Amino acid sequence: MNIQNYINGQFHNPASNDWIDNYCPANGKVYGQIPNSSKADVENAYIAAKSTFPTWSQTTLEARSRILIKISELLETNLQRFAEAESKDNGKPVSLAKTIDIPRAASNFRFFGNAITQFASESHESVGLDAINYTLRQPIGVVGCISPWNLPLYLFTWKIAPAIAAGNCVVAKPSEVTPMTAYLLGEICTEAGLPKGVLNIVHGLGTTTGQAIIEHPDIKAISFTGGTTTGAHIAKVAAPLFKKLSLELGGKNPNIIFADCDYDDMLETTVRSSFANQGQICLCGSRIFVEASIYKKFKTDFIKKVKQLKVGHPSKEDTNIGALVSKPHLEKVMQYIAIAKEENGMILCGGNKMTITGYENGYYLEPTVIEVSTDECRVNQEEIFGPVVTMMPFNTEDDALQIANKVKYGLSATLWTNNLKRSMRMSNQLQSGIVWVNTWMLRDLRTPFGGIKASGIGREGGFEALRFFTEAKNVCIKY
Ligand SMILES: NC(=O)C1=CN([C@@H]2O[C@H](COP(=O)(O)OP(=O)(O)OC[C@H]3O[C@@H](n4cnc5c(N)ncnc54)[C@H](O)[C@@H]3O)[C@@H](O)[C@H]2O)C=CC1
Ligand SMILES: O=C(O)/C=C/C=C(\O)C(=O)O
Repeated sequence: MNIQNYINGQFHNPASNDWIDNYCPANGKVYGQIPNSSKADVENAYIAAKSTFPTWSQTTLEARSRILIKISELLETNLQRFAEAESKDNGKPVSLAKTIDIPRAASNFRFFGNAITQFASESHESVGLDAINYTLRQPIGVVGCISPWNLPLYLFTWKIAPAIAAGNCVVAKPSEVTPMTAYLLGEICTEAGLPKGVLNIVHGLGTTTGQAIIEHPDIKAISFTGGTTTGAHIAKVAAPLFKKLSLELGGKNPNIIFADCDYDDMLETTVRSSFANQGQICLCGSRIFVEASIYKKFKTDFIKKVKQLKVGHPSKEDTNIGALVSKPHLEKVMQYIAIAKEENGMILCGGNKMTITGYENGYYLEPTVIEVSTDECRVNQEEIFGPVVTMMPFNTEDDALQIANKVKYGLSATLWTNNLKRSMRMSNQLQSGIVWVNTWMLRDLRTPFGGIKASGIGREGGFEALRFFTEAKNVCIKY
């Protein structure tokens, strides 16, 4: 199935007629083509967005809210179709897309549809100066949203929904690896009554289409989620153009397990935080640190559970782990398993490519657990972004804290302990934007979301996102 750009409320082929193959990870076959949009397409998208901005930015909050909520409802109505499309494009189990990805995309629209009606700005009474200051929160204009392949519609809409709720018009690019649900979203937006030009979706490679968005002198803000190297490149291009930037980048998140935790809950959640979505979530707890006194028991129990995970075709109900997103990505992840062996890491389970009968060319990999003897090895320091975790024991809280923080990333951390004081002490000291205590990926969309260090700059979520997508203007009135 071929897909098209969605510009000014209509579907278009790319101006240059340049196309890219779209692969189905479950069987490794090309199943369609997508535009590789050029500067000309991005310019068309920009023009559509710019011409709609004066009207959209003045549309009442209630009217904007109604449309966003309608988009959310239509996504829910089309749940099965979107979940199947997401799974086919990405390789994730349909069951996961149906319970996590698409419902969350719908929640993103509903959440920001409601949030914009509650978004308020500050006023400051300048006592003794006979003046009052009030702050306007004005939409920026045309903004760019660029998203990755791991949670395609989920992360695409996590940016688009607050951007349009705040009154901006958007030029958006989903990952070229997983463009399908973004394409389908265009239809839904039209049906929901989103005015033409408010959301424009251009497809294509990062180096062509993405580059044209970040270089565009009049796209005044970029919200990006993806790899740290790409984020650094975007920052370099955008800084001299004085664009607002939100960068949500990679992670190498510690999962720190103390002996006093609720063991069964921890074990079950740790399997999920290691391998959900084939380990392709920037929040996955890819480095497991276990207090020495329970290390042996944990190792036995964890490996037993991991071996029970069923790798299979994404459409099968009993599949826990589907296909990785692409052949190059599978090769990258396998390269890390080879590096682990060179570094004397012990492969406790998995480590091999898998062949699924009937889908021999699909990108399947066994869930892999590597025991490392030092936290400094490459597999413990670099983002693998696949169904691969490392584990090692620690002796004291200080040791755990030190190894947890000794990476260039700082996105999330998980702590398993029933010691309240310890959990508060460690939460204060962990170098990450998010700390989960006795849980993982429990999401409340009002909370600030993002990382520190090489995991990015800025925060998404709740009013933080609405602040990002608006400019604060202070007005001072003397009376
Ligand atoms: N959410 C996350 O934290 C993600 C992390 N990654 C990490 O990054 C590694 C590389 O994966 P990629 O697919 O290559 O991610 P990427 O960072 O290249 O892709 C993310 C998005 O950025 C776009 N992009 C790429 N180059 C661009 C440019 N010059 N200007 C504007 N946009 C550009 C892509 O087209 C895509 O839409 C992964 O192996 C993983 O380690 C990848 C995807 C998501
Ligand atoms: O907002 C969330 O719940 C999750 C976000 C996940 C990513 O940003 C990611 O995996 O890249």
